[in-house]
Amino acid sequence: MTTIKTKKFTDRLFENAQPIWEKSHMHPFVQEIGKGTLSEDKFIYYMKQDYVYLVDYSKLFAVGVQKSLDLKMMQNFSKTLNDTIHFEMDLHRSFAAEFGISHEELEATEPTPTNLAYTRYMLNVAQNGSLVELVSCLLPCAWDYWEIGKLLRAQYGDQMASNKYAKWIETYDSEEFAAGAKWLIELMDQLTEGKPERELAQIEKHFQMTSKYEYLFWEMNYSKEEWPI
Ligand SMILES: Cc1ncc(C[n+]2csc(CCO)c2C)c(N)n1
Repeated sequence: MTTIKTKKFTDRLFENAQPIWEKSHMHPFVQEIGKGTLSEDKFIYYMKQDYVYLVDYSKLFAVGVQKSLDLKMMQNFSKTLNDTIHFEMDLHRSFAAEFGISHEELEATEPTPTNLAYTRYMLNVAQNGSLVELVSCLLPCAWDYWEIGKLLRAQYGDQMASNKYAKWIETYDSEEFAAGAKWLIELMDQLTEGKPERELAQIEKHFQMTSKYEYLFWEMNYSKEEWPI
């Protein structure tokens, strides 16, 4: 008997996002983290912007708690919220301490135009859209960082001992982050089962849009974007 493997909705999301994700993977900011050659001023800029990004991104998990369909889902959203504000942001706090930047300074960072547009897009969908639309905004961030962690380890794993950003790569290539991304992938497949194409297309639109914002975030860090006035 032959078994036919049906394509999951997340396979479609993954395949259609590849042109955008590949641009992120090849971006000099990402590649230079991998090689350890990224200038410290760009990395500090990123840590500060990402810190305030994560404050808003975490609120999406809180909305996820509110919109959960059962207790297990609620536990998963609240665990990820907790992990992000404690463990993931500890990475930023410890890198900042290394570079002489306090928690207060991190927290007082004013988000740049790209950062603000990205988080406002997601928060708007989270607050006015359905649970699955919320998940479609969360997913590219978690999934593509996991992809980037694996990619940089594969490309530059042998140079890790001398890479000052090794802790960053190790964090996103870790089992914990893989588990978080896998949970969101499964949740997306579960929530889209049997949904009509009209709804799937809307979900894919958010997925593509937040993937594009992920790319723009790398670009923003590399050019150290500022408000013009
Ligand atoms: C701009 C930006 N995008 C994605 C991440 C990565 N990230 C944010 S929360 C989380 C855990 C979700 O399960 C992960 C992997 C980041 N730090 N900054």
